[in-house]
Amino acid sequence: MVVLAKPPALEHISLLRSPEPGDYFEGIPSVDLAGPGAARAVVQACERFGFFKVVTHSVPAGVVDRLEAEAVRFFASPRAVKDAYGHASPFGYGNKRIGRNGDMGWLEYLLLAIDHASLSKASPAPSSSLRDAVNEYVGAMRGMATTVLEMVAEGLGVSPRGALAEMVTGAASDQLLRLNHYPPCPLMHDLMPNCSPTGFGEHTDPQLVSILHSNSTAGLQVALHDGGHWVSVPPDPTAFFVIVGDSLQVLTNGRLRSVKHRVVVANRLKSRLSMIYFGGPPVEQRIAPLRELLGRDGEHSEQSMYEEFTWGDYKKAAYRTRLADNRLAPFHRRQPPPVAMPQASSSPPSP
Ligand SMILES: C=C1C[C@]23C[C@@]1(O)CC[C@H]2[C@@]12CC[C@H](O)[C@@](C)(C(=O)O1)[C@H]2[C@@H]3C(=O)O
Ligand SMILES: O=C(O)CCC(=O)C(=O)O
Ligand SMILES: [Fe+2]
Repeated sequence: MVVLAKPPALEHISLLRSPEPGDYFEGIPSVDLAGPGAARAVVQACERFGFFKVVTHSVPAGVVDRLEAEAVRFFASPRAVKDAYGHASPFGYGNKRIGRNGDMGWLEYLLLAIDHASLSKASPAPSSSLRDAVNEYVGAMRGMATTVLEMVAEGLGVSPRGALAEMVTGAASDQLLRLNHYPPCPLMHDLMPNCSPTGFGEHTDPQLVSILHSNSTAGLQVALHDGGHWVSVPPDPTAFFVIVGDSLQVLTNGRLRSVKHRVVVANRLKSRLSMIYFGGPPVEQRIAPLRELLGRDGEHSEQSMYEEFTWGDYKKAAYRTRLADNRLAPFHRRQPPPVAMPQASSSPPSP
């Protein structure tokens, strides 16, 4: 019997079944954010998939291309140069290790903190041109996050329309930008053609929304809410993908659900490059279902499905978990809170 060993560099990285060429899922909703009925389409897509594609947006191609070129340049620099911006704890350059709790993936990345509208001093920028490109890109992503969250509010009948958007764009909001580079792994594909390294293991994003852009190399997969099957997302460098995060799930009392996603490194020759903006609220922000979504439901008032917490509480707990953990589980209410009963009256009921 021949036992095939993984190449040493892959020893701690789990393998996934390589997607077949026909595995692309064609059912991912596309939304034109400027089109008629956009708010309803956004809510429907978020309810059904927790994920959708933004087409015909107003982000200039130059803004995306500039940051992509800066990212390519940075990832092509010598390892010692990149390590000078490491070890992603919490911000900076990271290689294979994701987070602090033992997760590994076949990627390298830059994780950057954003203060209000620009790169934070907590994230050293490898160059001033990368800093400029990040600031320009983040400006465009904040605009798109605002539009998406205003549409979620509008589609759900929440007012003011900016109630959700201001959580991610206010001065104290907690935003991140992540540049991920997944190099190809030809040796692995030669050894085990049906298996591919995990690029980024399955997880949900903790924030309200994430906005993802990638080059034309496939790899992103999402788990369908309906049945949990993993499907491959056809890449589209002209579009953006919106991912519902855990916090938006709680704010909508589970009406919108965060989506599990992961990356598989299946292309034998081409790198995947992705850029993801994460829109999180201020640390002190209370994360609890919006009042309008706890309205009266027939005779019974709808109860929150979650214990109350702040984004700071959630982040602290989340960053102690492994990627694949269900980070919301500890915050699920086990018992509905006591319902205020009408006062018992000693007088007979009136006719
Ligand atoms: C394993 C981890 C990496 C992560 C922090 C965590 O402990 C659990 C959540 C992970 C995640 C997923 C979405 C984003 O990529 C990220 C930056 C985030 O906010 O939560 C990562 C965290 C990370 O890479 O540090
Ligand atoms: O790189 C990708 O395409 C997805 C990465 C991701 O999900 C993340 O960084 O949270
Ligand atoms: Fe993610």
